[in-house]
Amino acid sequence: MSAAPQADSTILIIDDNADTIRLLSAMVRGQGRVLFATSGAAGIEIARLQRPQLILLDVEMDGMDGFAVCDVIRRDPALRSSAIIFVTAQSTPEAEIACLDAGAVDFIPKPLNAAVVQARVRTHLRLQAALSTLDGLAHQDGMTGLFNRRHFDNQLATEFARHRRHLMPLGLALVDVDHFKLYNDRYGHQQGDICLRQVAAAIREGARRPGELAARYGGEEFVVLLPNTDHDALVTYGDWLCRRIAGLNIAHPTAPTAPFVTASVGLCAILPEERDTAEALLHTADMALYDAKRAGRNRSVVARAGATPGRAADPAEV
Ligand SMILES: Nc1nc2c(ncn2[C@@H]2O[C@H](COP(=O)(O)OP(=O)(O)OP(=O)(O)O)[C@@H](O)[C@H]2O)c(=O)[nH]1
Repeated sequence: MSAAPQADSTILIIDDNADTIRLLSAMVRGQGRVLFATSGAAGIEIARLQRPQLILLDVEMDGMDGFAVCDVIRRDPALRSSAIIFVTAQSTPEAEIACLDAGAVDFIPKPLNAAVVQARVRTHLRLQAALSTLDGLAHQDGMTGLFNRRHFDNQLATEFARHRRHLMPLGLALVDVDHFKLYNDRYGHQQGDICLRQVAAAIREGARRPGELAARYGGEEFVVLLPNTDHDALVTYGDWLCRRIAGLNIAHPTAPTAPFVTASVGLCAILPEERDTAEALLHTADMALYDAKRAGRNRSVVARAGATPGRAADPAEV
């Protein structure tokens, strides 16, 4: 396994015995930041806040035992990436199998042996680092470093539901590089890739608020998810983005729009109701993008009320 444990790994020890916590802490010192909790409930709370890579979980605890804690953690999507190692005095094959069946990745027997604890923790931190790298790659567009379409689709569904629950306007921008075929024809595909990376970096730079997400939607098209963003903010953002991309000053002498690379942006915001769908939001932003292209490119258009089939984009209400 080549991936090294991340220097910022966090290990959470959940045990109702202070002596065991002290002992385990000393054993794993140097392998990451060590946190501890003396009850299952407190441990779950800390896990939710701190998202540890590894949880060393005592099986036999008063109140909520280790299996109950493990069950809560395994059901929480936000904690899916925290690996659990059970620590228990029960060392029968049945007990070991029960720990693994409950969703733990491993099992450390008591009495504790420092070398065994260190080896197991080291191994699982390495595995966690490798998984985290793979997870990142699975969500990334290799060429631009932005998120990929699959990740965007998942996030759009999640954010759409969250904005519906909290009655917040969800904004979306589709960005398409203008006359990009002519750019490739003039400079070649490789230089075209470099140009797309520069445009992607500018888009990423403009999506820094918490929850904002920039992704490559396909080819020379990008998409930005803008949480809690109303119509006026979309107008400002769309204008800024067009100016930012034009301001990169990437020469494009054969483009009829301008002698440098420009982009068109279609935007839409919605206060999602029960009958609305994320697909309709995307469709409306796409129609706005089409309008921006038709109106001459190098501009942004925010969808107007009534622009959609159904009610999906009615930014006047937002
Ligand atoms: N270099 C490079 N080119 C790409 C990539 N993905 C798509 N393209 C090119 O992007 C161009 C898109 O062309 P069109 O869809 O005709 O659009 P356009 O020329 O940008 O014109 P408008 O969108 O109407 O302004 C095509 O030539 C594709 O080959 C990529 O990853 N790298």
